[in-house]
Amino acid sequence: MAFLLTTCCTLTAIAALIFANRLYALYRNYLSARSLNIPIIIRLESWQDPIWMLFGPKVRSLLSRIGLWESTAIDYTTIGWSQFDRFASHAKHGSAFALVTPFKTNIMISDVDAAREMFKNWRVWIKNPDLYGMFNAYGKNVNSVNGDDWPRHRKVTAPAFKEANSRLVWKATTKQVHSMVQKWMAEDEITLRGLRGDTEKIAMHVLMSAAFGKEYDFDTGVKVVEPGRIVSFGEAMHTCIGSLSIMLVPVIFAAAKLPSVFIPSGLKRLQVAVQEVRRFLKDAVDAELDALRNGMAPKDNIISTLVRANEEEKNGEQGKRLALTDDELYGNLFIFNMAGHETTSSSLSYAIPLLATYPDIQNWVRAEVDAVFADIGTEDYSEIFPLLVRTLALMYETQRFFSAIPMHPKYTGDRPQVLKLNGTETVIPPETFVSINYNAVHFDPAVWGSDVDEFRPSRWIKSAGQPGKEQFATPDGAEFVGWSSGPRACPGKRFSQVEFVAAIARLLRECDVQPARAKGESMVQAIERLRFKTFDVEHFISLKVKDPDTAGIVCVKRTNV
Ligand code: HEM
Repeated sequence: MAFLLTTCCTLTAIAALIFANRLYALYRNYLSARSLNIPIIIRLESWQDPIWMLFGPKVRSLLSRIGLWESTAIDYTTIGWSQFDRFASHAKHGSAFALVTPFKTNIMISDVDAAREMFKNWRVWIKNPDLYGMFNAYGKNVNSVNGDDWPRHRKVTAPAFKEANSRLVWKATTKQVHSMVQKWMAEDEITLRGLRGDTEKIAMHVLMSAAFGKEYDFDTGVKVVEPGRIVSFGEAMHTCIGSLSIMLVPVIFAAAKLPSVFIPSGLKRLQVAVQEVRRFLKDAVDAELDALRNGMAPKDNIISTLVRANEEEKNGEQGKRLALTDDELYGNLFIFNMAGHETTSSSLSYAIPLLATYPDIQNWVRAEVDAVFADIGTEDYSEIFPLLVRTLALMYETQRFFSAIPMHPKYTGDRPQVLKLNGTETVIPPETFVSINYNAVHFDPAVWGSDVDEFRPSRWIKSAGQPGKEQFATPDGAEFVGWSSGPRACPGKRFSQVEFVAAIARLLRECDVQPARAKGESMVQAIERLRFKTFDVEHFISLKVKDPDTAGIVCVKRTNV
């Protein structure tokens, strides 16, 4: 009994100490934020707290069930809060306001000029090393480094995204989507969950082809366990880049050094996945080095270009060598897979149900696809892709509504930095986040017009005309930052656009996408249900539909072609 009492008292004392410590940190951050002269919003929790990130949604839903949390209120403590808020908080508080928590202060901005300034000065506005360190599971990479390291990584990795690689992306996507559509046409309903799973598979297979030169069949695909392997590469990769496990990777790496008996069984599966992916990356790099030594010609895939660009650097002029280490090579290959997997598949997984709920938009995009393929009379990427501007517009509009990245956290580092906030040059204290609120930038009615909340891909077409003869353009005065901007903008932008456009073009050439109807439901009701479910999302590390099993689409073979 006495032991129980002592344990209880000790735990209560520890909890009280943690709480007091947090309150003190909150007070200190508040004092510092006051000097900014911008509105302040105070919260006890933040997405910067990994424990809250994992358990916050559960705690919130529990609290709202017992009436202690207003479930419709914007809580500002998750990374995805702006998905629901769009421009509302900035309309109320101005183009900059500070979220003050016991963690680091996070200044949210919607001002495009300030964003541009930060994108341009990437040496000053750095990536927070702790936050981006999460992506270093296999080695530092172009996404995680700062300072002089970044041009070194970018120089060696950039050639991998050449046009010849886009051709591979186009070909692989077309082939994969054709198989997917055949499967879909034989199914009574493809639920939103099934649809997401299939678009993830597409993204994974396209990456395997365009990055590693490995061709997989859509149905059996990367599930195949190769000789000498414990799990299939696809499964291992999926486990590693699954949104939650990336946070666990550092833990697994630390655990890997312990004797297996000390590792909890739940972590063992992740541990195997991490080790298998490393083996795969190493084998792929070794195979390419062998090919180079044996005088074989380079291929257009990412690994061939990357390994060879790196070897060239190693042989570069003394003192100017920018070559990456082996770990850095693996780190970059891993980050390409990670960055290129969920982002593009997510865009497709929203665009396809949206086409089913807006039949007029589907017909508008299809008119272009049909016209272009009829005119060109070839399947050639370089001729067709530039003409499919409506299809690309569909991607931009989908990204505007369902941004894979809700905010872009920039960081001051260990010294103060100056930035214009709400029109005034302001000194931002060291160790402060300044986050570009992507959703607010993309939903500012003053910039995008009074129909900002309407899903309208045609806003991206410069001057409407004959399908296949139009031009793509960002709306006047607007800045679209979905792929980031400036020198550190996404190097995979073209890759993802080619994949998206190839996928939608193939889909619409083969079938008509319609909402799946429940028994007794009219088409109008089915459209409404699908639309509601598609927009009803949650952002728990990545953006997902909340209820993916209660709505879906059907694929009806086209008869008029
Ligand atoms: C719809 C698809 C995509 C979207 C919306 C997207 C968006 C972004 C954004 C917003 C950033 C900046 C992130 C930050 O600095 O924290 C970024 C960076 C990056 N993306 Fe993408 N991306 C997409 C597809 C891809 C693909 C297909 C690849 C590679 C195959 C890729 C590779 C990268 C890399 C390596 C970086 C880091 C660049 C650097 O810091 O220099 N992305 N992406």
